[in-house]
Amino acid sequence: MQLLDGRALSKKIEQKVSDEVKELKSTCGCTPGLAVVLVGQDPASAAYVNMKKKACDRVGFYSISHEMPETISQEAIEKTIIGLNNDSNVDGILIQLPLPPHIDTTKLLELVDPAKDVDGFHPYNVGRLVTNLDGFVPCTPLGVMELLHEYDIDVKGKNCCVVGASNIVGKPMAALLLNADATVEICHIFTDDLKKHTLNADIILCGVGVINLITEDMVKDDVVIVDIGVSRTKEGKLVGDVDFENVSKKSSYITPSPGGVGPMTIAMLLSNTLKAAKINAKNMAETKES
Ligand SMILES: Nc1nc2c(c(=O)[nH]1)N[C@@H](CN(C=O)c1ccc(C(=O)N[C@@H](CCC(=O)O)C(=O)O)cc1)CN2
Repeated sequence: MQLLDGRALSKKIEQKVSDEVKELKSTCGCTPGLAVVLVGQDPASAAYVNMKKKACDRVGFYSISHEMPETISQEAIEKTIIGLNNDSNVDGILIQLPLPPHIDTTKLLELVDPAKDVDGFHPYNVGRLVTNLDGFVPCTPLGVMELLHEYDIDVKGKNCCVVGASNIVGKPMAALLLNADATVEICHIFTDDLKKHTLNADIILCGVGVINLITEDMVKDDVVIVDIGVSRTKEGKLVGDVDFENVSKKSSYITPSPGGVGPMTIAMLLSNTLKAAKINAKNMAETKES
C-alpha cells in the first residue's frame, strides 16, 4: 500500500505558484489577488478561510477577506460581489460555503464574474467542465486529479465509483474522470446497495462526511482509495469517510485523511487564482497594445 500524500504534493505546487508569481511581478508588475467572502461564525469555515489567507501570503498573492455577520442581507452580499467583480486588484473571488439558510447561494454564485470564479462554481464554468472545455474547475476534484497524476494512476478505462453527488465535489469529480476516459458511477444517498457498486470499482472516490462509510468488505483487492470526506469524531479528531486502518490493507494506493485531499484543495485554489491573474495580465497587455 502506498499513501497518496497530498500534503507533500501541495507544498510542491505552492513552490511552483510562488516562483510564477515572482516572474509575473517582474515581467508585468502584476500581483495576483484573491478576495474571500465569509458569512457567519461557522468555526470550520473561518478556519478554512484563515488557511487560504495564509497560503496567499506564502506565495505572494494580495488577499482580502470580507467577513460578514450571520444576519447580513442577501442584497448586502450581492453589493460586495459586484464591487469585487469591478475591482481590478482582484483576480479571483471565492464565497466560502456553506452560507446561512436565509441566503440564496445559487444567486450569489451566478453573480460572480466567471473570469474571476476561481472556485469553478458558476454555471458557465460548470458547463465548460461538463463539455470538456478549458475553464475554472472546482478545487477539491481538481486536486484529486493532480494527486492521481502525481502517482501515475491513469484512470482511462478504469471503473471509478464516486460516492457523493454534491455540486462542490461529487458531480465535478465525475465530470473530470469522464473527461479522462474513465467509466464512472455516481452513488448517493438514494443508492440501493452501495457495496455492490464499490466492490466493482478499481478506484473509489468518497466525499460525503460519514465516518467509516467505506469498510474493508466493500472494496476489492488493490483498489485505489481517495477519501474526500472530512468529519470530526466526538473526541475532536479529524477523520475521513473510509475505515483507513482496515481498508488500507487491501488498497494499492490510499489517501490519508487529514493530509490527503484537503491540502490539495488549497493548492488548487492558488493555482486557479494564478491562472485568472495570468489571463487578466495578458488581456491588459493586449488592450494596451491596441
Ligand atoms: N467556496 C468553497 N467552500 C468550500 C470548499 C471550497 O472548495 N470552496 N471546500 C470545503 C472546505 N475547504 C475549503 O474551503 C477545505 C477543506 C479542507 C481543507 C484541508 O486542508 N483539510 C486538511 C485538514 C485541515 C485541518 O486541520 O482542519 C486535511 O484534510 O488534511 C482545506 C479546505 C467546503 N467549503
